[in-house]
Amino acid sequence: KISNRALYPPGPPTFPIIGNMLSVYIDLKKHKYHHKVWQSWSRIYGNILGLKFGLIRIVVVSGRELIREVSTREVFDSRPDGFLYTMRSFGKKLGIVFSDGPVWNTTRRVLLKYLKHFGYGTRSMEVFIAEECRDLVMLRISDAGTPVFVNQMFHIPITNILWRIVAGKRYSLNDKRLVRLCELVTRLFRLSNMSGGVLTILPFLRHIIPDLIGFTEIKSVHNKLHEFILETIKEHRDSIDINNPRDVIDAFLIEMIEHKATAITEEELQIVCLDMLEAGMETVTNTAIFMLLHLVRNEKVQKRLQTEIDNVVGLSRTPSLDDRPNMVYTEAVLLETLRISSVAAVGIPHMAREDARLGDYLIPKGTYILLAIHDLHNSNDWEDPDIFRPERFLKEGSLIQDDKILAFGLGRRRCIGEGLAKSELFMFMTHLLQKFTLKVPDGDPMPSTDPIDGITLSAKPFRVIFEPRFK
Ligand code: HEM
Repeated sequence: KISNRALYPPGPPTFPIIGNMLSVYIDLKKHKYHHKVWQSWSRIYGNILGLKFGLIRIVVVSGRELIREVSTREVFDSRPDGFLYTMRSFGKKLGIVFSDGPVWNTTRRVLLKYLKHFGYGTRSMEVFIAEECRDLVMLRISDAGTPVFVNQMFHIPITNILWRIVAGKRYSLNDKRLVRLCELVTRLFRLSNMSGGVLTILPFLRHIIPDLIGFTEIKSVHNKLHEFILETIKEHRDSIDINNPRDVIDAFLIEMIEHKATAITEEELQIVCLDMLEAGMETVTNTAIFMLLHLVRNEKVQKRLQTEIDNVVGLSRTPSLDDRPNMVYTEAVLLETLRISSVAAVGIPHMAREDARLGDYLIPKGTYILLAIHDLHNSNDWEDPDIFRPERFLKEGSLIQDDKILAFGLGRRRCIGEGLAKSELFMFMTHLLQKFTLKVPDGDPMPSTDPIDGITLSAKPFRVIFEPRFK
């Protein structure tokens, strides 16, 4: 039982109805990013920061121990039911990322089972990744020596890898429809942030100023994504052979046919597919782009990475996942990118399913909880936190398995894509750096490490020249 004396955590002064909204608006001008605003307030009010926005309560938790505690206590493993989170799933909590309770539990377990059955985490996954690396290297060979905007370059390869397992399909690197869909997901991620934004705090405003608060555009992006997914599911229905499931969608459809009462519904399947597209694409591509950005800014790091590739892999073959244990420097570059450019800056919000105590405070049922992951990775506990230095993860030639990096979360809600994401990042970087040296075009500014705010952080547009290392 929670003591009556436990209070909601402290935070900046609130105004009637809008709570802290005005303070966010003002401080965003100064700090530019939502996670920086939370960080500046946490320094004042403490590691358990209590905010209010109308009826919505948001608590921001900082520091490794508290992040670990929230991530591992069952009472905090629900997801918010605010408007922004549920408008993508017909106003309900469906799928994995934004569902909870028994629906989430079963769907997560069954999805993981099917993903594995169709190659997730196995050798066939590596074959899929290697094929995408090969195509991407070919594309860069075709435009080698000329400046290219890189920000979209991993979209289709990364989508293809997961989509082959989920929907048995891959698209060419210049498939117009998929290029457009990926752009839409990027746009969607920039239209809001993990605290849910105005649409969650004052959802009725969508009836009054729908364009101004982003509702019209967010809705239209969702509609297009749903259209694509529905079409894909229909194609599967039309050609299914229940004795020979081809991919995850087939497996779910067969379960629906055979166990109608207990299987997930078609709406749920739609959201599972949407979860895979959204969670699996933007996070990895943004991290990959930041990795390119840091390599192009840090010539010495790039050189050292190429030397490791040359020594371990050589030129006669392409890199494979078996090389990973022997390539500690590459692993350190990856960890340093996940640290310094933590794209999931505040994770995915959790929600208290009951009143609960955290530290000295009361976290009322229904409170959203953001985890200050970016802050954890860039605080002064690190030596020179603003400097990109992979060596910080190495000691006497070995990798320090640092549990200070919590980029993928912890506990029952932990990211299901960590293994895949790391394999993809390793493979794309080693395949590219084996063949090319990355340079900033003459006359272009050095790309900025300042991100663009959003659901995940992304890099500002920049160009790179892929210069062939060997003629
Ligand atoms: C660099 C890449 C990635 C990062 C940084 C990342 C980060 C995260 C984080 C922080 C969470 C929330 C954990 C929590 O709620 O405490 C999460 C959840 C999730 N991620 Fe990832 N992720 C990445 C790649 C992927 C990929 C490739 C997939 C596709 C399979 C994926 C699928 C998911 C799903 C489905 C969830 C929700 C899990 C749940 O709520 O039970 N992620 N991810």
